[in-house]
Amino acid sequence: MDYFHYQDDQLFCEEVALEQIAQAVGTPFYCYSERTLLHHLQVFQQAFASQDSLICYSVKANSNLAVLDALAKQGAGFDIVSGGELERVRRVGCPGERVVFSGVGKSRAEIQAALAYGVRMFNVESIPELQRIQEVALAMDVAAPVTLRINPDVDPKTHPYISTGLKRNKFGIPFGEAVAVYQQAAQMSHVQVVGLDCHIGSQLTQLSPFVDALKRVMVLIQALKGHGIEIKNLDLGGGLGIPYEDGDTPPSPAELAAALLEQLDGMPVTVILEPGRAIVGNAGVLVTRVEYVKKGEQRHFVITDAGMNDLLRPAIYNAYHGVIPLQRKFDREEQVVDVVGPICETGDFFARDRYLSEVYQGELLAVRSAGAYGFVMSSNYNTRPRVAEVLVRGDRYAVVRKRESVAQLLENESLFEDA
Ligand SMILES: Cc1ncc(COP(=O)(O)O)c(C=O)c1O
Ligand SMILES: N[C@@H](CCCC[NH3+])C(=O)O
Repeated sequence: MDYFHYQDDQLFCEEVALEQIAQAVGTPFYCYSERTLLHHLQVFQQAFASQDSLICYSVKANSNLAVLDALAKQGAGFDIVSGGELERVRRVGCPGERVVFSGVGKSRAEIQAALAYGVRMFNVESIPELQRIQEVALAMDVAAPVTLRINPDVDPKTHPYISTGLKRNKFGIPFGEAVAVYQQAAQMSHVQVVGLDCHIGSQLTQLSPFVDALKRVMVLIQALKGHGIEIKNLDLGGGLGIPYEDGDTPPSPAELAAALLEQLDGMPVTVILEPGRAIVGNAGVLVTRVEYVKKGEQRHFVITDAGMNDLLRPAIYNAYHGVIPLQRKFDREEQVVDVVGPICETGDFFARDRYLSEVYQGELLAVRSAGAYGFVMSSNYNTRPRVAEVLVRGDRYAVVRKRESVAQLLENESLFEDA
């Protein structure tokens, strides 16, 4: 469910016409609906309300401070993966007990900063990481709360680039080694085992992989109990998919909760979820202007002022994103077109072989479902400044990240000079 809709054939975000924002802000820009993302958070929170639970929004999906601030104010916790993301959650004042720290490559400095912040737990992915956490905690004379991220070897049935819970993936501790690693952790002087973590991939569109993974880790939890190791926090990761195309019907948060809670059957643990995409994905669009319409020999190209540097997902995952006009016109014919950007790469496209009602130079389009892994994955490729981000709240909007300038982009570069 989102709050983008047509009113008098004009595309609105909540109560603001996107065209109005485009005129004031210029294109391209990302536009997020606060009402949508808060609604999605609330749906998650309510779905898991019958169990002691905490929804830790996965910051990597969209880390804009205004987005985080809105979610934090509604009680979200956060799943972070870097010192930079820790700084973001600090800026929005989220207490440490609502922050979990994931990721396979935590540096010493990041571990130190997270311990100083008092994060709820480190989701640990390897023995060397566990040893490093022990060393840093010892030096700081604090106890580091840890969970082990278990790789359950379950096929999440998603794009291979975003599957994380298979044996061949770099993530997590192999299921068969888990008890031994837990025993090792339990003996460390400055490590405190507080739970278990499992995240198997992103854009999951079926419930069964979630349930299969949970079944496996529940067996492990029982085994650990036998060794005197108690699991208080059970972090089941993120990964719930969203509809990108009409007709996509991924499970809802309520269905996910029902399936997981049924399995758990009242097990006395705090359940943590780390949804990213399901909160923000359909809360955002990328608005872009048509620079040219080019009739090639075989195809018609609609060339936009946004490119793959602004939204990478089609280029790297061949991901589908809907493309719709800001002004709907019913007298136009449908055409098969490629919607492409200005970058010098053939992979620079938003849509291929897509039926779109005819568009003309200067008109505005919205690339849908761009709220997650959109701006955060953008780059300056082709020396293109990163675009603005706008947040809509009811009948108001604010630019919550300014468009970069070329001057800003070049600020940190210099010619070779002897130090
Ligand atoms: C550990 C972890 N947690 C949470 C997420 C968020 O995933 P999603 O945006 O699919 O909910 C990811 C990304 O896949 C992740 O790697
Ligand atoms: N970046 C990916 C998802 C990766 C999830 C992060 N672990 C996407 O756009 O779909």
